[in-house]
Amino acid sequence: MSVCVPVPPGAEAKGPSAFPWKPAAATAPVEKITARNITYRYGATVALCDVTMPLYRNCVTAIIGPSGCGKSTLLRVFNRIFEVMPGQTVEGEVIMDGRNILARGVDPITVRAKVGMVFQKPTPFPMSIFDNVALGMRLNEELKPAALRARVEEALRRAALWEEVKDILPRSGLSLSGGQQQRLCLARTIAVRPDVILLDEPCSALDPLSTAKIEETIDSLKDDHTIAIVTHNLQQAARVSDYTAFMYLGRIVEFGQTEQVFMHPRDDRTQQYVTGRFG
Ligand SMILES: Nc1ncnc2c1ncn2[C@@H]1O[C@H](COP(=O)(O)OP(=O)(O)OP(=O)(O)O)[C@@H](O)[C@H]1O
Repeated sequence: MSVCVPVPPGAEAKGPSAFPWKPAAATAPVEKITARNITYRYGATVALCDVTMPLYRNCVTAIIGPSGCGKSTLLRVFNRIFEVMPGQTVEGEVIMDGRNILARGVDPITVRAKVGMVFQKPTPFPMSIFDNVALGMRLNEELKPAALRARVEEALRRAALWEEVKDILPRSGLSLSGGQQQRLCLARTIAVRPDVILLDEPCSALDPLSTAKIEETIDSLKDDHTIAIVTHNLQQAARVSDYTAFMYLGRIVEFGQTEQVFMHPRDDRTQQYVTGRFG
């Protein structure tokens, strides 16, 4: 059951602000995955400095902040993808369901099956639309063909792409438009049923219609998933998120419910950033 109160019909775009505020959560949020005291270095560059931040179960958390403040690095720590890049070091813990997923002995492949990630640039594989979505399930599960087809359809429906591709499933994923490719990548991530979905500027290259579809998808996904989204689009952060973290120079300056962070920021830097007066 979701711990975040959904936006009631008609509650959007109220007041003089363009931001559609969600009401406060009715019950205390539950931490699904939490970064604890994370310090992350690219060689001599300290990209994250003692960062502690939860992602709450069945909530969307937006991570905002100026370029280079460490947003993408933090997202990559949450699914341990940094391990594929040499010369980088991490201190601290990421606790998911009571376990430190950064610990030695924890299989990073298993982590990435539970914590899926969609990158800024759509990255479909050079294979059919169907196979793009089916690949992860074929690697991780032994499904009969009918069950596999059903799961592919379900993932494409949830990514709001099914109607557009149901008659062209054998066609290459690379033949789709940028917005469709991004939703294909989202379907690919959803298909393996991760607990947590990390989105790194998923709409930065998309037109408003594709962006709206992705945002609707994010909203529907949080019934079953915990979601974090990095975005430079403050209105998008306000539209889709329940919680917002404002980062600056590798630190979390402010973290709280989205309405509080945007409307009643505690820190002057947050205030300047969300009102477009930063720097
Ligand atoms: N592969 C890398 N090697 C060295 N330094 C890096 C690398 N990737 C990121 N950095 C540095 O780490 C810091 C944080 O980068 P990161 O990409 O996490 O920031 P960001 O907030 O996501 O930026 P943007 O909004 O521009 O995408 C920056 O100073 C950046 O230059």
